[in-house]
Amino acid sequence: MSYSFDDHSVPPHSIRALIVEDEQLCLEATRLLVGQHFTTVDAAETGAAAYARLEAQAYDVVFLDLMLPDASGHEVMEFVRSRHPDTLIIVVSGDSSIEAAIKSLRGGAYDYLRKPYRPEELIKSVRNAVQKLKLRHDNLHYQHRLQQSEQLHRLLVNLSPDLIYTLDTEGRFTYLNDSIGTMLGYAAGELIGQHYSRIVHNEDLELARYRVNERRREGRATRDLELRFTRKEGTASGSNDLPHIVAELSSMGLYRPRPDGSEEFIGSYGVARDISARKQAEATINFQAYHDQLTGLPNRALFRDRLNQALAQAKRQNGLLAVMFLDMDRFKNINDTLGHLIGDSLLQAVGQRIRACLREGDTLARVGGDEFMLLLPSIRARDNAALIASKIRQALQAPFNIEGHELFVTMSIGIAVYPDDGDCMETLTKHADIALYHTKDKGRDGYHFFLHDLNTHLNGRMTMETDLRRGLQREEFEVFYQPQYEVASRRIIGMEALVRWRHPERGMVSPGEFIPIAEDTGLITPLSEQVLQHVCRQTRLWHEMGLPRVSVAVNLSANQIEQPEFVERFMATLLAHRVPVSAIGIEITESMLMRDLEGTIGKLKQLSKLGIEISIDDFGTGYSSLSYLNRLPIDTIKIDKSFVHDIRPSNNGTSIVAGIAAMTRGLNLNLIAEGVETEAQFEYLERIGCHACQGYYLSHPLDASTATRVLGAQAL
Ligand SMILES: Nc1nc2c(ncn2[C@@H]2O[C@@H]3COP(=O)(O)O[C@H]4[C@@H](O)[C@H](n5cnc6c(=O)[nH]c(N)nc65)O[C@@H]4COP(=O)(O)O[C@H]3[C@H]2O)c(=O)[nH]1
Repeated sequence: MSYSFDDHSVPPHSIRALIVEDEQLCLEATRLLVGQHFTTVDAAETGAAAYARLEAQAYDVVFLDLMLPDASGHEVMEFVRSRHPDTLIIVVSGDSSIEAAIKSLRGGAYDYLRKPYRPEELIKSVRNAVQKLKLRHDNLHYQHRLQQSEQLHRLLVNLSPDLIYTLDTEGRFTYLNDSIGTMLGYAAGELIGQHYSRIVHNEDLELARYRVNERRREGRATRDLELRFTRKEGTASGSNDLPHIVAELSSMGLYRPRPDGSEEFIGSYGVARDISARKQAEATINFQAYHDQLTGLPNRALFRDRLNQALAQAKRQNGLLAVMFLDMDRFKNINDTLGHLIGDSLLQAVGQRIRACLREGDTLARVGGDEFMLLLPSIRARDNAALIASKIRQALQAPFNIEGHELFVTMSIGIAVYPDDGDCMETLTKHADIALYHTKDKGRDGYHFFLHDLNTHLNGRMTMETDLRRGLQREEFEVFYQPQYEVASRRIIGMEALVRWRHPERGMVSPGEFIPIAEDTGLITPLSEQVLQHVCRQTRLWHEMGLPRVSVAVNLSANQIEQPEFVERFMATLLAHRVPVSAIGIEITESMLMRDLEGTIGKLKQLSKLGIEISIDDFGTGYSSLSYLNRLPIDTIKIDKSFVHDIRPSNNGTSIVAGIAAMTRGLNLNLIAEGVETEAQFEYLERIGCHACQGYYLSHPLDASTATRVLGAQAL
């Protein structure tokens, strides 16, 4: 729509007059008398001249003599009336009859003057005419301005992005601005006369009642009411193509004053603003504030909120609820070795698998790197929580395939139950955390409920962590060596390096107590480096002393082998101490292989190619999948001491040990039996053709100087 705001479109006030008079004297007198009141004064002495003038232009006032030589004044008057109906005609006539005056006035004359007129008469008539013209002009001018102003208001109303409407007393639309089209896809005409409920979302009808067709005014009128309007079927709008929009509505009643001073309700007026985009942005921000971006699961803040609500409900209903802490075992290593992208994908996949084990009302939140929290808001018994924990562990058993990596995940889980283990959020969370630490302590991959004496245990664990750090700095760790004997010759053919901690207050601490904590805290890497350095230094010394060359096997931990550049650093330490590769072996466990089979196989192959001997420790206790044995560069299998302890002389070659011995022979691998404690065990192993033995029966782990002496004795 185009519109001109130019006020000058109203014509300026210029007044033109035409004197139609055949008597020269009279004409000049009239011109003289009226001249000052008009901008232009023209004259015509005949009817023909008058027609010509009137054809050419319009005059505001015509002074008309009725007696013209060539035409009747009435005819001229007729002509003026038909061409220029707004022109004022002042008849100046010699006819003094009343009839002539009446005829002229009926014919449309503005005034009638009899000749000879008195000058004052003429001037008075002219003044009146000019006044009338001015009034008419002003009137036109105001009308024009009013039109302009109405146009302007209509334009503003239609340009408004808000929906503006009026309703009649029954709630039917009487006016809608153009925004109805962009907002809901209707043309205003389609809705005029329709009830407002036609556009209100079904679920919001109750809310809309009395509000859309508001009767109240001012302070009590409806302000910023949020409700949904439904779009016309088949119309979508822009980025948000939902079938409805969210609008913020303000409305009020419209009243008309009655003559008696009271007011009559005539309908309502409302403005509705589309706030769908804002609502969507708010929803996104809200989601982000309460959800973990990576997994889309609730975050800690939302978890706390849900836990508080669930606690309030459990208290009201005397119910039970469970809080679980779930921690992915050794996730840090996956992240460090395979990179964050794979770590992230794994977290997402793990989150999905756990979620699939749960019910709608349960809340699974991601609260840290590899930490999840689970809220079971209503359980019937403690056992239910155990059931869910088992279900989760089971669901995680199948490997995850992330970008070609087959990854095995286990979880350590701690459980606290309301009301037994705490009656507020803080206590329950803390106790679930303590139970989690207990699970980790017990070798991870499992779940435990909170028990009250776990508290003291946890404190012990924390002290241990601080002590470990200090111990590493002060080099409080030593390496003991347990000899491995060839069964046939009973000669030492190797040593296993076993770390010991000479704790300043507690004395000698065994690795079973601190290795799991070192692994959890990442301290296993510096610790393993110190152990390898000790071993290399000692081996070098033995070589320099000319003692028999036996291979020393060091235990690896999964975290250690998963470190980037593990192979390079391992070899660099050997090189730095000038120790040949044949002098150092490594022991790995089956469970380590299950973490990242492909990655571990790759690194082991590298080490094997470089000449490092590889033994599988604790064989038979883990997954015992023979399928991977062919793929691994293994030299030796170490049969776990639990099988050795089961040996009974009556077994006579039918024991598991005998089976494993036969298998290793078939695969052409060395076999070492661990934990040999008795002569009977030793003899049995000898009978079934076991190659080598290690155990208290032959020797306990020895400190470095004793091991040196024992080796020296063998040299003799
Ligand atoms: N009952 C019985 N036990 C026997 C007998 N002979 C030896 N042992 C014990 O059995 C464990 C054998 O080591 P492992 O299975 O590799 O098990 C080791 C190994 O997994 C780990 N470990 C020890 N040193 C290191 C190390 O430097 N690095 C890493 N990552 N782990 C280590 O700690 C575990 C425990 O080590 P230790 O307490 O030294 O316990 C040693 C050893 O003292 C026996 O006849 N009977």
